[in-house]
Amino acid sequence: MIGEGSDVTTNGSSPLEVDPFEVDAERPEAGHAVFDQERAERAVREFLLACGEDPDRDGLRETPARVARAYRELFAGLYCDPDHVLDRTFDESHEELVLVTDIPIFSLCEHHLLPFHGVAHVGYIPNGQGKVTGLSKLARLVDMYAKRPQVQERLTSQVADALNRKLRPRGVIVVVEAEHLCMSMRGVRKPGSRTTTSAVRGLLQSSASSRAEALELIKGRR
Ligand SMILES: Nc1nc2c(ncn2[C@@H]2O[C@H](COP(=O)(O)OP(=O)(O)OP(=O)(O)O)[C@@H](O)[C@H]2O)c(=O)[nH]1
Ligand SMILES: [Zn+2]
Repeated sequence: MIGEGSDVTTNGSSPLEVDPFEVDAERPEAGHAVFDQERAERAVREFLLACGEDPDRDGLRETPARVARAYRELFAGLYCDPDHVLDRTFDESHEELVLVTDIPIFSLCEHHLLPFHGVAHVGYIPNGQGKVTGLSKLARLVDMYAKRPQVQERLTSQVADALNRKLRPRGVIVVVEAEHLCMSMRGVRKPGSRTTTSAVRGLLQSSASSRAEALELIKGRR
């Protein structure tokens, strides 16, 4: 049995989009990165030229501005403090597993800036001292770490470490399953291959039976 008593499993829903400006306004002291729209536009225009394209032709005229806006959104996690998402906790004396599965993720691999996408499963065992977070915050946390230039291993452990740091839970488990388009549409060209990464902390690391039970719930979720 994971934690004390029976398991509690909650199925995940789509994560909400991060609004970097909303977070910025709340935490101007956080000192995180700022997106330079004009510089990004110039860089995209230069890149199109380097690729042998004509950025002034009709179809491409608006593209640098569009691409810059798109990447501002795709990298929204750079412009906010993910820990902030876990600031609000509920006074709930639950001491059993809380597991949100199938949180959709879209990230960009930092090697090729091509997408990797799939699902994340995030679980934790609260410490029973009022440190329970809202379920949507788990999905928001994943989103904030996904919306950066990433590698899948780091995304996985960053989510686990943030939960561990902020909630001081008895245990944490994060599993990410994703397809990397840099392996599908170019390079080794293996569409459909999926990479699974996991990060476990606390009881879910030290107790093989607790970990096995959490993994079983993730595996048999449908
Ligand atoms: N460990 C890890 N590797 C990744 C991730 N995303 C992409 N990669 C890998 O990063 C590696 C970069 O390898 P390099 O040899 O430097 O680059 P490359 O010549 O473009 O490599 P190929 O993709 O094999 O053509 C590739 O093996 C990718 O599959 C990730 O999230 N984690
Ligand atoms: Zn890549």
